[in-house]
Amino acid sequence: MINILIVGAGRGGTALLRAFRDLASVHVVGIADVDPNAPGFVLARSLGVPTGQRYEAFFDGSVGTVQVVIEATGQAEVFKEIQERRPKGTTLIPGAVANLMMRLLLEKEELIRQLTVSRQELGAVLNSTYDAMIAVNSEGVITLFNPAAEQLSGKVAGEMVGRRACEVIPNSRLHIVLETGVPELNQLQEFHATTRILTNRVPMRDGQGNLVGALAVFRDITEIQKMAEEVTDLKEIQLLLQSIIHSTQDAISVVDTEGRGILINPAYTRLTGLREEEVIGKPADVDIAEGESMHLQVLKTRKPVRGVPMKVGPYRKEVLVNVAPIVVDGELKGSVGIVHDISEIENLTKELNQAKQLIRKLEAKYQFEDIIGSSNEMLMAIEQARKAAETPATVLLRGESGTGKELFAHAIHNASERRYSQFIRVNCAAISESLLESELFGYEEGAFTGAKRGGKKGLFEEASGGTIFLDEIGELSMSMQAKILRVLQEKEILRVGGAKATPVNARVIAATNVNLERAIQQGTFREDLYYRLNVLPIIIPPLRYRKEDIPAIGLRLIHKYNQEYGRGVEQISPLAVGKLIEYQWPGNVRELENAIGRAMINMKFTETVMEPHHLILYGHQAPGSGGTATQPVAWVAETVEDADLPQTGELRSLDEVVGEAERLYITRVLRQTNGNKTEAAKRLGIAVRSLYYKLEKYGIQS
Ligand SMILES: Nc1ncnc2c1ncn2[C@@H]1O[C@H](COP(=O)(O)OP(=O)(O)OP(=O)(O)O)[C@@H](O)[C@H]1O
Repeated sequence: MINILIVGAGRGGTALLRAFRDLASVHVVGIADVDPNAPGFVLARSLGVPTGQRYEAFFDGSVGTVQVVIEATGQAEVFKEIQERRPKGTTLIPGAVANLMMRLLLEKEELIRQLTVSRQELGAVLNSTYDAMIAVNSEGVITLFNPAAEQLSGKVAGEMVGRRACEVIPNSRLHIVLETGVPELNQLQEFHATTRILTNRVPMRDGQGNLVGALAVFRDITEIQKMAEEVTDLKEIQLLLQSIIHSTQDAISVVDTEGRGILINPAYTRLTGLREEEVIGKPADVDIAEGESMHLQVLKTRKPVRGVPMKVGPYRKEVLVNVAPIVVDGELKGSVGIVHDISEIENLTKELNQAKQLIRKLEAKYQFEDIIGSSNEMLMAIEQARKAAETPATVLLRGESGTGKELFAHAIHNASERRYSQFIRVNCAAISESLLESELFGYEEGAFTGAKRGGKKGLFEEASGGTIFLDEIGELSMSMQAKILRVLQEKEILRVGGAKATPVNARVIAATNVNLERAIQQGTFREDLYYRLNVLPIIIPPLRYRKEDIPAIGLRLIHKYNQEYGRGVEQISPLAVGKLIEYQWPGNVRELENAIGRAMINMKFTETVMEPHHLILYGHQAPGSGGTATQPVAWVAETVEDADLPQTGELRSLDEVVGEAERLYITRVLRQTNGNKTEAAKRLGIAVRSLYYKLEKYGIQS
């Protein structure tokens, strides 16, 4: 602080006094002038600065030791006088110089003030920032080590400032930045394995570009990274929820605590016809159906409401509504409603039932109208079958292979009360005995290796309420016959591996081409089962006994194949009809079917009338017989030709020769039956199972 005396209270002195008032480094001890009316006196008095008419009065030290005297009168004689009389050690300067000094001082003080403020601000920033900061000067000596740096490094600023960074914190790399002058930006650093640090190191330069130090800023981004990951997770969850809400078929609506709509999904709009602009932000005072909004009820009671049936939307669709309060940390936040459209389910159930019925219908695809025949024998069989359809009794269909037994079974089922339930056909000859048992009666879990978990229903159970068609029943083994008898008697089945009987209500239609009476005599068919089956026997005569049916069946078949093959055959010529009637039809209607089918393939596209040369018949023609045969004709086909046999010179064993003959003959019969094994077995007089065995033995492809 400099003690100043201003001499001269005129304009110059007054201006200095006013300026010095604001300078901290200057103390004005007084102002003196010979003129007591000068304006400086007035200002001095208002500022409390001592005044005097003569300057000498201030040199006695009463108001402080004067160090500098400013001569502000601008009079040379006054300057000279003061120069002579001033005490030793005081400095005398003219007013003009003082003015300049005053300006410089003012500027300096302002700069200092600003610097102080900046320093304080910087200090506050450095102390409060979470970023650790370390600075070094051009010597590499630490000049700044803020509290965050202390926390991160575990070192105290007092011990660090003043020491060389390369010695105490070499991994700060500040000495390297200082050396190279190249900044190192956004460097990732692992710290204590758990902390991730992002570092920026920059060189510091003065106004001239000289390197004056370096600064390192370390930012702990562990938390930020965690938060970023959490935000990413949250975003994913949000997107997931959004897509669930948007894609679900259930209509969703959410309201806030006031009952104002805050969310609906597209299904809601589809179901209710209400769009977002009609719902979002709008009060839910009326519900999508009539009455008070269920959202409001739930907000009032805070209790969920479940499964309320309603009819909503322009189409009055049947829905079930569930509404629940949304409570977060014990606080009610709103309510969410889910509207489940059950009209769809009802429609689907209906469609499913229709489809099921259709499938069942398809399973039993023929009706009585599909049975062609006006012969007395056929009319009688149809009449019996129609009657049988009206009762639940067991039916036994008897007739040679291909006579239409299965056709009759379908027709009976479809004309019976059971027509909307299952029709299941089982070919008793085609399946091995053990498999047949589990197929027919089902099995319990663990009944045998490979048994399904939870067991399996048998066909009798499947057909419960419907019809089970046991084809080729004459081929059953004695033990299976006993089991079938039990079902017919007790109306219950025992699953394989099971101990408890299950009641079944399946109507049995059995079919056979075996002479059961002879089989009983031979001991291969149970008499008691025969009586159980023979409640309503229907005998379907072979085609050769009802040749008058041939033209009508032939035409029906032509019609069928026209549709299948896209042909336009219209009739069978009288000569061709004659050829058909002449033939004995050992394979019955099935063989006729094949013959007509083959003939149509032989016909040109332009031909519309079937002629004899189109018909290729494999079996024997009944010599000379043109009409109806009255006696059953044994239809054993050709014998092995002599030429087929190996020559004796080849010295083959009898077994080999017999085997070869067997192979040839089976192949030929199969060709005649168009690969129909049941029919082939019949012609060969062996069981179908034996035929399968022989086919395998001789490697015959069928
Ligand atoms: N009267 C008929 N009218 C029209 N088509 C018939 C007639 N009889 C049989 N068919 C047809 O002949 C073919 C053989 O009939 P189906 O399979 O019912 O005979 P099947 O006696 O059960 O033979 P198999 O004993 O070999 O099982 C079937 O395509 C059937 O539609």
